[in-house]
Amino acid sequence: MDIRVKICGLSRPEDVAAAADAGAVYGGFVFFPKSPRNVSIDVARDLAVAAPVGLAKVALVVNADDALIDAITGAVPLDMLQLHGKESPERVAELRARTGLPVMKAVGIAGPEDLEQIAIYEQVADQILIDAKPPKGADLPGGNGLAFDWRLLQGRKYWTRPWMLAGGLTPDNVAEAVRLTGARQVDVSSGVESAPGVKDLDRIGDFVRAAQG
Ligand SMILES: O=C(O)c1ccccc1N[C@@H]1O[C@H](COP(=O)(O)O)[C@@H](O)[C@H]1O
Repeated sequence: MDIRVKICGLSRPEDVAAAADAGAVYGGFVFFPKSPRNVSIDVARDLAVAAPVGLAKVALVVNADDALIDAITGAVPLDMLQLHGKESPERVAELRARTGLPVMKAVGIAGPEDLEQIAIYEQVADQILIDAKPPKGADLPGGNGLAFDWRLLQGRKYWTRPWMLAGGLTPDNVAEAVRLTGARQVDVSSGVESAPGVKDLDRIGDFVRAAQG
């Protein structure tokens, strides 16, 4: 099946190579100091410059201010911005205009009421990332290895933008997640790691194969 995969939290050249070799379409760099996957702008630039054509480079930021956005986009060749904080629809539109990059807005899901946010952010974002809502008080708004009830997406109304499924996906459950939700794009971070922030190159390959059936 033609499922597009994003591997997030790449921090070493071998991570980028493993993602690209496995057939991932997107590679994510995390710019969030609290994350075990946080990379400096210098590291991200080197990884992005060396990334093979065909791997779209995504910068993940959380409630970033203009100075950080400008510093990242000025140094790192990017294909997309992933906004994973509490950015308002106005801020999403502003960053899209400011950077000239396509923007993917993360929406956290815990129950059916959260799905309403998707229609709101679809007005301003190029893609929607549908992730599990983090537990109260969590340090990270994503990358927690937590899944939501995928059946919530089964009764969905028509959405106009491309969307990506995330949250607690692993090589073992991604095929079932795709089957239940009808997702055509999936994103993983902690599910392909041997320890927080350390990508497991074999699991990256396992994940892409499992996602694509
Ligand atoms: O990966 C992180 O460290 C991270 C930090 C802050 C916000 C989002 C983060 N990751 C994104 O979260 C989801 C789900 O991750 P997981 O597979 O459950 O670990 C994914 O979209 C990552 O891009």
